[in-house]
Amino acid sequence: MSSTPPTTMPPASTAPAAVAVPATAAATTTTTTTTATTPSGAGPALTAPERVPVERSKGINGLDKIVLREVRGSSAEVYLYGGHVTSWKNDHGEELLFLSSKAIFKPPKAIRGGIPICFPQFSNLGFLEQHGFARNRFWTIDTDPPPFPTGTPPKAFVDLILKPTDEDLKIWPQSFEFRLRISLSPAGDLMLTSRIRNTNSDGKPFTFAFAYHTYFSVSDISEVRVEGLETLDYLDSLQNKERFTEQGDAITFESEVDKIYLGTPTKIAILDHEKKRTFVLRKDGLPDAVVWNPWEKKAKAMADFGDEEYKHMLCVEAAAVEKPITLKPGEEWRGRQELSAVPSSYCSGQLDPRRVLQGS
Ligand SMILES: O=P(O)(O)OC[C@H]1O[C@H](O)[C@H](O)[C@@H](O)[C@@H]1O
Repeated sequence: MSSTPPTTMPPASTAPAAVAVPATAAATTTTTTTTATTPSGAGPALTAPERVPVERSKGINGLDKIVLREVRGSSAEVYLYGGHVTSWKNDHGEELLFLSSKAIFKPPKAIRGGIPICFPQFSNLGFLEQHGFARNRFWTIDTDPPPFPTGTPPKAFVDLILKPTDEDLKIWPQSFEFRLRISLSPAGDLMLTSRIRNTNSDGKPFTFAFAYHTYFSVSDISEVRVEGLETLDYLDSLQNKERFTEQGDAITFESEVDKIYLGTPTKIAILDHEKKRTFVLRKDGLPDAVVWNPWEKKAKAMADFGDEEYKHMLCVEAAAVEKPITLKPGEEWRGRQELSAVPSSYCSGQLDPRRVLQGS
């Protein structure tokens, strides 16, 4: 069982929420302002003027794309293929996620970069394809998402849903509803909330692993430090997932790394010395954190990844891998990742990790 017990939520059919993004494919960019109502206890109702318009357009290879924009200028792009965030920009228009120049925007290949969703399997830890199938399926816009029980709704957001097709049921015979909300805060923070419900009608539970496989854009991997994972146990995917304990200070990079850190804090910092930028990753319901950089040799072996691109990316992935999550029919699990990018005054040797990790 997961360290985060699933919560039982009201069934979707009772939820009076509405999202009015056009459901039909649009050949050109369309914008719409949406109205969502929230039941009592779900925070203030979101009325039309408060909701920032959501744009729907065609992206690479004609794939449907959603663009979220916040009033201060930050933005995010989401492909329905994979339910995949491919871009997150701050209010200066700077890209914060890595997307390979060789990314293949064509099924069945998952998009290389951004934030692929790994579900219901992580890596090769099971009988399904690598990282499961959610990242190479076509998601749809969820026009009737159940409300979130608390909190003020964001202004720029989109709700997506994935349900298994008959073909999916042949390879993973579990009925589920996977709802993904992607939102931007006014400050430009990017939030992803996944709600996965077991809708099996045969009374059977199912078990899954999960990861937000986030590719951060960094100036130079040799100038990057990750803080918050020191002294933790990890499974080393380069050594048959053998268990080790991290020694020493913050994590730095000088060769290939592929580790699953276990039972991590809910806050991890990724410091980019050269850019003077710190990414702060906050997570909930996702005890593990995968850290991956393919380095030179593996980069060259990947068809959809530039030979030198490993220098400009780092994956830090909020995940539930070591203890997969089990849901009984009617139960729902929730896993959330929130990303912010803040200027850092980091100078080599002068950083106090506690300041970064204790800051709000
Ligand atoms: O090439 P992909 O299937 O997208 O996987 C890319 C990487 O994802 C994760 O970070 C795994 O830990 C790695 O072992 C894997 O190489």
